[in-house]
Amino acid sequence: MEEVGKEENSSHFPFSTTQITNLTDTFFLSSLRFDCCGPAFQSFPSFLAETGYQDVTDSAKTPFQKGHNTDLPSFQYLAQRPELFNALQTVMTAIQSADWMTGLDIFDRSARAAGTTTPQTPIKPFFFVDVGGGHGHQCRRVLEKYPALHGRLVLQDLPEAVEKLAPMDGVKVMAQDFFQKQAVQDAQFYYLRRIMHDWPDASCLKILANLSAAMTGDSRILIDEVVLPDVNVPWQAAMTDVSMACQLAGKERTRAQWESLVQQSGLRLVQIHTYNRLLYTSVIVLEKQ
Ligand SMILES: C[S@@+](CC[C@H](N)C(=O)[O-])C[C@H]1O[C@@H](n2cnc3c(N)ncnc32)[C@H](O)[C@@H]1O
Repeated sequence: MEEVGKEENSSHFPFSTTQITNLTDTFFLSSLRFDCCGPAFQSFPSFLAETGYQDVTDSAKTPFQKGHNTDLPSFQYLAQRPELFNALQTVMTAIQSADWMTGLDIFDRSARAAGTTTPQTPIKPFFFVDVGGGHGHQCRRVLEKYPALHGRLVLQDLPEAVEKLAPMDGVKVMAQDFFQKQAVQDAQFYYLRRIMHDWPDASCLKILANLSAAMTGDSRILIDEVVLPDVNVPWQAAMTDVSMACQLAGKERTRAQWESLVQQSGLRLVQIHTYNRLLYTSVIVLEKQ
């Protein structure tokens, strides 16, 4: 496995508020923090006491369910509450970033090559599928950098996230549950940003299995997340780790935890491209064995 990390900068952390610069986004961030995350955090101490201070590993049994008095897994609960779900999507859109593409040669080379084909004569039917891509902000960033990919991108998310979106020029928008069979077969890249840290390992393996079944030999999965060292993690990552456990039974993963997860998935780890060495934000590239 090759390790690449060319970019070193101190730009934002995924869940920092440094990109929340206007009042509308501030309102949505507050709503997300107070109305969505707040009840879960308030229940966290009693939840831990009741469960014997164990790791939170079941998406349907977290402080979120206790705080919101529901049996529904968090995303199902949010999807039924447009004001909270919209707050989540608005905050995710506000903290979009194109940093991950910088120095990722495997993506750059393929994007340039795909840009020389047409939708009628493609190398692959679709170049880039943003799996769980929210309102499409990352697809927009890819198109900004590679305009020739117009028409070759797909945005997928839950129906509640995408069905009322305005059409996106150059991007096919579709409802897709990533726990179900993947509708787009044989794409060049399946991109997952801040998806895996929302889920415990067993759920991540199901997501990867569905993508693996859709891939051919030169398809790749790109996981855009933090890849932490065993010690001395940035405080932001530690806070996100606690937050993911509390809301979703998710977690931030160390390099060893990613390697173990990928090994269990049956996929091959091709490369870890660390694009921010202070925050450990990285793209993990996977292919079929
Ligand atoms: C933390 S957000 C990340 C959004 C986006 N990838 C980003 O980085 O900004 C998680 C996303 O996963 C979506 N999601 C949750 N469960 C899903 C499922 N079963 N199938 C597809 N998308 C799902 C949510 O609607 C949300 O847009």
